Amino acid sequence: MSDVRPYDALLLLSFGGPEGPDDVMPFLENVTRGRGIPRQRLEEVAEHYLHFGGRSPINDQNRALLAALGAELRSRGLDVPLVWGNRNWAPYLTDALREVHEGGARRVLAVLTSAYSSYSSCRQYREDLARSVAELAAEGRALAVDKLRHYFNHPAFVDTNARAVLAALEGLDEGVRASARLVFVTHSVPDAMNDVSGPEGGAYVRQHLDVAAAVAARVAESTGREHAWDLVYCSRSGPPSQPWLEPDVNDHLRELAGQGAAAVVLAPVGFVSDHMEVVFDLDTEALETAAELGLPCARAATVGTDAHFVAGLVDLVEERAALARGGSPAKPAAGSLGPSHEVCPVGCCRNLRADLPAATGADYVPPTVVPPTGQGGGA
Ligand SMILES: CC1=C(CCC(=O)O)c2cc3nc(cc4[nH]c(cc5[nH]c(cc1n2)c(C)c5CCC(=O)O)c(CCC(=O)O)c4C)C(CCC(=O)O)=C3C
Ligand SMILES: [Fe+2]
Repeated sequence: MSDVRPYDALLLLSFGGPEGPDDVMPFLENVTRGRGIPRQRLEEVAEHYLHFGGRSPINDQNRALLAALGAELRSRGLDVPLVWGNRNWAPYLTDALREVHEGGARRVLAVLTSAYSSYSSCRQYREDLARSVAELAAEGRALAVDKLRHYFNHPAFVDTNARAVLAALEGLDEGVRASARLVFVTHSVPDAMNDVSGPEGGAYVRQHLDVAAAVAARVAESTGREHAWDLVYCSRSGPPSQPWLEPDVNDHLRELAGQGAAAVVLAPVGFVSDHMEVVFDLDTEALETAAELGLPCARAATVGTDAHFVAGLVDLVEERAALARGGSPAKPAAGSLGPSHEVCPVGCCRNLRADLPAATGADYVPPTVVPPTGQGGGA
């Protein structure tokens, strides 16, 4: 029987993106406040957005995911309220949480549009959750928030990515298909951020390597052929003096072409939908690099609103709810790392700039809720 108790609302928590040219600079300022991103990089990234009319694809992707999640929930007889809130652009997280609180919710389960550990992909969302919960507490609204475990190695995420790679291989000419290389791509982060990611450090890269290996193994099972693969990075930012994860996808394509590679599938396993990084850094820039090199290249789809992936997210919601009720549900995991934690251990994905409260952590202390004015006997 389907059940999400004790949760009385679900939150789709995402990054946010601009919806038109006038939004671009204010959005970039929201994202980069206090982060020391060089002005030149910001202007460059603004150009990427303006190239697409100042509109990021991410919000429409989230609207579609919200609809797909809602349909899957209803098909299981779950009529729990579902809201969407972002860290960096409207609809904002605090407003989304206030909305479900007004509807009567007191215990919310968050589904992040980010599958991996790291400060940028996990703890920063947890800090924002803690800040929003504190803002609402100051308004007299009590809300408790939990999150799903990291789903990078959930079988539905891995299988959906594997099917996408198989479909991309089908799109290559038969003559080069069998020897095509798989190039798994994710967002670069500073080396220092990877070094402190997860409870023991290095989780960001380790998790991606695990997914890449698991996807490559499923592809090999299906085609009967081993395809050589690598994990590479896109969207490097920060000052040039700061080391970030490498190689860059464009450099890697040049390297492969130099080695005489026949063809490539680009598999953006680091992204859950076609973000700006995918439509610009991969579909625009990397595909152009490949074309210049004469290297046949097909981009695999992101999981997006794939029905199997969406069902997997709802399975994870039911799993998390069962745990919260004190049960011991099965926790399926592909790859070799095993299922990840749902309550982040102390120091997990440490913030290297400041020590801020982060929700859904073992050391998180919920804020005191201010009694609403006009109540409490006029004290
Ligand atoms: C790991 C990771 C994810 C994946 C996890 C997740 O999905 O959250 C992610 C997602 C995203 N990043 C995005 C956009 C941006 N990220 C930036 C900057 C940065 N990202 C970083 C890391 C990540 N970012 C880092 C270490 C920085 C440097 C500044 C800092 O330390 O924070 C900048 C500033 C300009 C620049 O520096 O490039 C922008 C505009 C969008 C929206 C895209 C759209 O509009 O479709 C999404 C989904
Ligand atoms: Fe980013």
